[in-house]
Amino acid sequence: IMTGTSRPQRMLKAVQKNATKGDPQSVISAIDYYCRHKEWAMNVGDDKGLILDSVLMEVNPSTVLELGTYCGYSTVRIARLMSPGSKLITVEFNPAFAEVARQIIAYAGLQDKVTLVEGSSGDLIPKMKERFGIKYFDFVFLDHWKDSYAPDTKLLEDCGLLKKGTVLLADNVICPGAPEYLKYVRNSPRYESRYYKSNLEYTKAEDGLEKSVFLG
Ligand SMILES: Nc1ncnc2c1ncn2[C@@H]1O[C@H](Cn2cc(CNC(=O)c3cc([N+](=O)[O-])cc(O)c3O)nn2)[C@@H](O)[C@H]1O
Ligand SMILES: [Mg+2]
Repeated sequence: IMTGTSRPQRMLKAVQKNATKGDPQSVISAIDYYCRHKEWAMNVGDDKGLILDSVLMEVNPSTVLELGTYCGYSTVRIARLMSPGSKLITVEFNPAFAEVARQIIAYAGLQDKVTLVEGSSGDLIPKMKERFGIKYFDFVFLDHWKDSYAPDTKLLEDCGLLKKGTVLLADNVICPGAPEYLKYVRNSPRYESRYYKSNLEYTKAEDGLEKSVFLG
């Protein structure tokens, strides 16, 4: 039998204890403090989070897709910077993680901007237009299984969900690494790619984000 709490549940407790309801920045700080000082977790984190913030603000997207919600840390980071009326759809495969993420997103007061969908990205991407009335995504954050980055990017192209100028931002291209994805976006004439060097969340190890602009 599964007893006790999970890491995501302990992270949620830390948010409820240390953050202020309705204040996204305090939720982000509470998670970063917990994961740096108490228990590591695979959030994009504060170092890479600053790069995510700046790329996101540059794009100022109306529609965002996030693949791999986990506990909702990057969902909160992204949604807190999005303009009124803009929409973030986040896809999460694991129901236990999705349940924690919903509570963290709600604690931050961002539930009106965010639609969390449970299921596999491969199944859900082809349903985005019909189920959510999405024409295109302006911004895509990839942070799910690393070997799903490349196939899911091709799927987004095939489903006509990318337009000229859509920005893809991929986490962990160094650690754990997404070699197939890097090869794809760096060699394809349909993308303009750039690597942002940083650290693996809460550690001194190298990691980075790859920003790829779809050229149409
Ligand atoms: N195809 C998929 N569709 C929907 N959700 C998915 C899919 N693949 C994974 N997920 C979900 O993403 C969440 C988080 N996740 C992310 C990964 C892949 N990311 C990592 O493994 C990772 C690993 C490290 N690390 O090991 O240092 C650091 C990071 O920043 C990472 O993102 N695996 N689960 C999980 O809840 C999982 O159900
Ligand atoms: Mg990651």
